[in-house]
Amino acid sequence: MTNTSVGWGIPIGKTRYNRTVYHNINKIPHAKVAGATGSGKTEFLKYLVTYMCMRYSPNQVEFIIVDLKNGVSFAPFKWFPHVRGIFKTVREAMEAIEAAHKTMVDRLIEVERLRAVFRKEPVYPRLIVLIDEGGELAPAYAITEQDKAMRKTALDFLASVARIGREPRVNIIYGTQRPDADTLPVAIRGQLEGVFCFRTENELDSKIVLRHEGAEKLRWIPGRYLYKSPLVKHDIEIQSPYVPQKVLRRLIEPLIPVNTFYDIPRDEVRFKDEQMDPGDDGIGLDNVIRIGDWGR
Ligand SMILES: Nc1ncnc2c1ncn2[C@@H]1O[C@H](COP(=O)(O)OP(=O)(O)OP(=O)(O)O)[C@@H](O)[C@H]1O
Repeated sequence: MTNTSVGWGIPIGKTRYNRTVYHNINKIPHAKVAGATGSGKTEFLKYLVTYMCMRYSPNQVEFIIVDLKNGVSFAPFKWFPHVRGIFKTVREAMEAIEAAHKTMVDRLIEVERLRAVFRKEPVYPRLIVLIDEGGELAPAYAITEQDKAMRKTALDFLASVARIGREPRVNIIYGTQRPDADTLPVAIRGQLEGVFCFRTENELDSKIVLRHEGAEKLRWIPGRYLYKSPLVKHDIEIQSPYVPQKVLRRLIEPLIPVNTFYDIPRDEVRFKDEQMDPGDDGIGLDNVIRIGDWGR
């Protein structure tokens, strides 16, 4: 189920020495993005989706976006053909995560069937379940028993994807202000090996995310974060990319069908192939995104 022909190094920002750092989503399939309110998590998540939608075709990457801040941040992203849907409530989130889990199981069954008869396996699109403010799924915040059960189910499916999603290429990118035991069960947290830790409220939060202090001392510049991965020896301080609103508009507006004033079911949307052609090299960091100042 591997795909060697496509590069999976995603540029994730620059160091103070202006060096671009890459995160290899093939090697480190699951990640968490954490940090205090206003530290730049959502802008970073939006950048990741934009970058991948421009660089890869929908046959290579698909997204399930769980935007528990009411779908506001990611609203225009529904026009990317890579995006299966944007899910805004706990119930929708549970159903979407269950669907991702089903995709994973179906792929595993198919691969097992093909391997048994020495047949070539298909290269599945990487399916990324991106969750913004995952803390909203915490069972502790449930109002009713039914609500609590839905949250637990969502987290159970997520835990299963975290454990066995690597080979069938179902990935998790989990954004939250504070991934403590209440909001993110340890079984999931331990599998989210890529860590993007923006400035935290305090030392304790830094320890929860990074297993050491330090993120509370980052300069208060939105988009500044510490990157931790099993592939790098030490955490790297990075300034994240972001996609300015007018650039996002330039990229997405051509994808919106003419005369769209209200919600149109995705099935009715038609795209011209060339609109999504990212070119041979995909988009360059410097063409589309901006990196904030390092400050002094
Ligand atoms: N990389 C960046 N460079 C420059 N400005 C940024 C960057 N990232 C975020 N910002 C600015 O900071 C503001 C807050 O960022 P964002 O909404 O991403 O924070 P957040 O961590 O998701 O907060 P919350 O948890 O409250 O949703 C943005 O509206 C934007 O103006």
